[in-house]
Amino acid sequence: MFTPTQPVLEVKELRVSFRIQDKYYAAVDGVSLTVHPNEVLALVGESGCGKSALALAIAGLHEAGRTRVEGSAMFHGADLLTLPSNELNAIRGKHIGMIFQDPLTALNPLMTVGRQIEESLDYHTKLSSAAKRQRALELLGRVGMADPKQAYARYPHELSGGMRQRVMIAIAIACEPHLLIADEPTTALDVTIQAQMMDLLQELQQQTNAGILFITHNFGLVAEVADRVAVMYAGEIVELADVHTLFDRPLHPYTRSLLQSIPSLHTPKQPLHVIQGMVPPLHQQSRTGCRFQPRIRWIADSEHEADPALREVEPGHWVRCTCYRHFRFPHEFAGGASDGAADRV
Ligand SMILES: Nc1ncnc2c1ncn2[C@@H]1O[C@H](COP(=O)(O)OP(=O)(O)OP(=O)(O)O)[C@@H](O)[C@H]1O
Repeated sequence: MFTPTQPVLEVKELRVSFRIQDKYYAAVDGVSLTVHPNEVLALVGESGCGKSALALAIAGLHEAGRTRVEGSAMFHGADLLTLPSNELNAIRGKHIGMIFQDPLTALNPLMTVGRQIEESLDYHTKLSSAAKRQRALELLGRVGMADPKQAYARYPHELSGGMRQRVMIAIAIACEPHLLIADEPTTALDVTIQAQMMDLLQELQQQTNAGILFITHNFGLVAEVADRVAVMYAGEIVELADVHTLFDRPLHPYTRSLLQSIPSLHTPKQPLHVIQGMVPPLHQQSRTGCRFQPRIRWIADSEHEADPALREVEPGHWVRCTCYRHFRFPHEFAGGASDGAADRV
């Protein structure tokens, strides 16, 4: 079933719309992306840009009735968006592991964490009871629980947020999945543990050749673990490139602003030239033209495309809308001095 050269996940024209009063609004609006075996694709963007809506759609976890999911998400020949729930359940948890932001809602409050890890093994493996217990203890050790036996017998509410997050990671990797969807997997953890967890995910990746869709706000982690980066704004991907290109030659104004918002140790006390504003609420988002236009009003309207497409401007480097060619931060105009960034293309 699994061929290493094929993408492990191929999402095409994914649209996720939520019903607000009587209308549907797309939080993910025509996103296409692929994740290859042994690859970490990072998905970044401000709060509200649609990252979690995308992850939940791929995992088939949206509430039916209030959410409409269109497009396709191929996982080794099967479209996850149309699979019957019994087939999806058989894949999810075994071949697809998921780690979400909020472990309390993902874990069962009435079951010890050891049993919860065993339950995922129950469903997806034929291990004996003793072997499952052994595997659960081993996983609790691998995710950094100081006393796996003690942790095994705890209920989720008896653990700290960081420990619950580690339990969720243990469940996600229990069956050595081929695809891991990790939505802010380390946000609740302190910095040292974050690094340990990322090491653990990378170790798992080396063992199993898994592809990882890694959703995060943390550009430090992106630089450390990602192979490619997709930048999302208002439901669309606005830039996609390998991690080195994205950090060295960001093109889209939004990407440049996100990268500018990381304080640098090398140039302390410099003002951070970030673009003001935020992702508008769904019902206020413009569905035509460049969605970033309202936040860069100083760029002439004529510099934007009427119907911006994501275009490959150099091999493997994709950008949406021509406005990036004309973009400068206001301070670059004001002083007459440009760092050249806007002239790169
Ligand atoms: N169940 C829902 N019903 C209505 N609107 C929703 C629902 N879930 C998310 N939204 C809206 O969809 C948009 C995208 O939300 P989403 O949670 O995917 O963003 P995000 O990029 O993951 O943000 P964060 O980084 O804060 O998790 C937001 O405007 C959000 O308010």
